[in-house]
Amino acid sequence: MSRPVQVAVLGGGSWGTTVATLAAANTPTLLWARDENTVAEINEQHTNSRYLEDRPLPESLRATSDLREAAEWADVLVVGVPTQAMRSALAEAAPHVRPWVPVLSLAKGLEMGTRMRPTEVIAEAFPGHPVGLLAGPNLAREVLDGKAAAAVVALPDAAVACALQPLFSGRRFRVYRNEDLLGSELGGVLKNIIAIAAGMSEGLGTGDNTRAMVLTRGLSEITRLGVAMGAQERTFAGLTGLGDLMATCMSPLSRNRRVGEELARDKSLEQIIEEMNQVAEGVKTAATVMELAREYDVIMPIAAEVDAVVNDGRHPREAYRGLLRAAAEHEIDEVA
Ligand SMILES: NC(=O)C1=CN([C@@H]2O[C@H](COP(=O)(O)OP(=O)(O)OC[C@H]3O[C@@H](n4cnc5c(N)ncnc54)[C@H](O)[C@@H]3O)[C@@H](O)[C@H]2O)C=CC1
Ligand SMILES: O=C(CO)COP(=O)(O)O
Repeated sequence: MSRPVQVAVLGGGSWGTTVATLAAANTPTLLWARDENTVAEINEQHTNSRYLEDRPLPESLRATSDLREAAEWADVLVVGVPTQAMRSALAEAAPHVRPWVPVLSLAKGLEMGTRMRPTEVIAEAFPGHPVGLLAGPNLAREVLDGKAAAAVVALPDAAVACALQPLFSGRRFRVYRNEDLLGSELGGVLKNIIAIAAGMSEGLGTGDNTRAMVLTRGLSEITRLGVAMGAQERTFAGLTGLGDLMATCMSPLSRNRRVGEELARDKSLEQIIEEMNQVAEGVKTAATVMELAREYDVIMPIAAEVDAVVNDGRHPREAYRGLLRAAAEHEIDEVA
């Protein structure tokens, strides 16, 4: 009799732990975290209080601080470390992962310097492996609390995606699939920049109309860049596009939105990051997105203002004034 599929998740932060919890309900799952105290707490008390307060984790979920053990154990590998830390963790894990193992990314940033998407970084570390991602509107705390949500396994090979879907699905967690990996990944990356802008509007005390404007025009920017880079336009109307954009721009649980909100309330970026003690991928991705916008000759006024706030010290109030001064072109022609 064949044994069940073993899932290894790298990254013991809020989302890595939550995805490991989803998988542990279906199949044996091992979570790698670099912090030994976190590992001991997950194994002995079944909580990860640093990232997820006192939410209970399943007793069947085992954690390890031994990266090699997790790598050797994996029939399916899930990468939940933040984008900028991914390359070094993967270099250490790769020699111990079996050749055919599918690798799924959870990350929503772009690597600084190389401008690579997380799945491109993974494909470089794991040549020949099926590589994809699990993404969607998935605020970790809500998923762990069992509030209904949906995600997408995006992978060019539909047969592999079909095999992976049930590993993460639950009664209140629906997992769809999509072969447009590029579009699905860019949706998650780019919404973080727009969420910072949405947070800024929140912090400035603007209204729901403003929020809707930022979200809708933000979706136009995301779609324009994504399509120019070769993604399918309709992917951006799906869970990894509009869906994730809505959740992140609207929820007080979003770290990216919180960054924008606190910047608008005159807190420094350094202080916000220090106090948050969690990753807000949009901060380090904004400049790279603007490099891509220039390379692909795509107009991204909201992303440009966010980049100016995050990297050049412009005040959010000024950024909003800048946006309102920009010429309003034809709404739809601009997107094509
Ligand atoms: N939290 C959420 O609701 C969601 C997060 N994501 C994405 O998942 C990725 C991970 O995010 P979170 O788990 O939320 O982050 P987090 O800030 O909660 O935790 C990050 C984890 O990565 C670890 N880490 C940091 N640097 C590392 C290194 N050099 N080597 C090994 N481990 C390292 C930290 O120790 C921590 O365990 C991000 O790209 C994020 O955008 C995606 C969907 C939902
Ligand atoms: O990606 C997320 C929800 O899908 C989480 O967003 P934040 O990283 O802004 O918290």
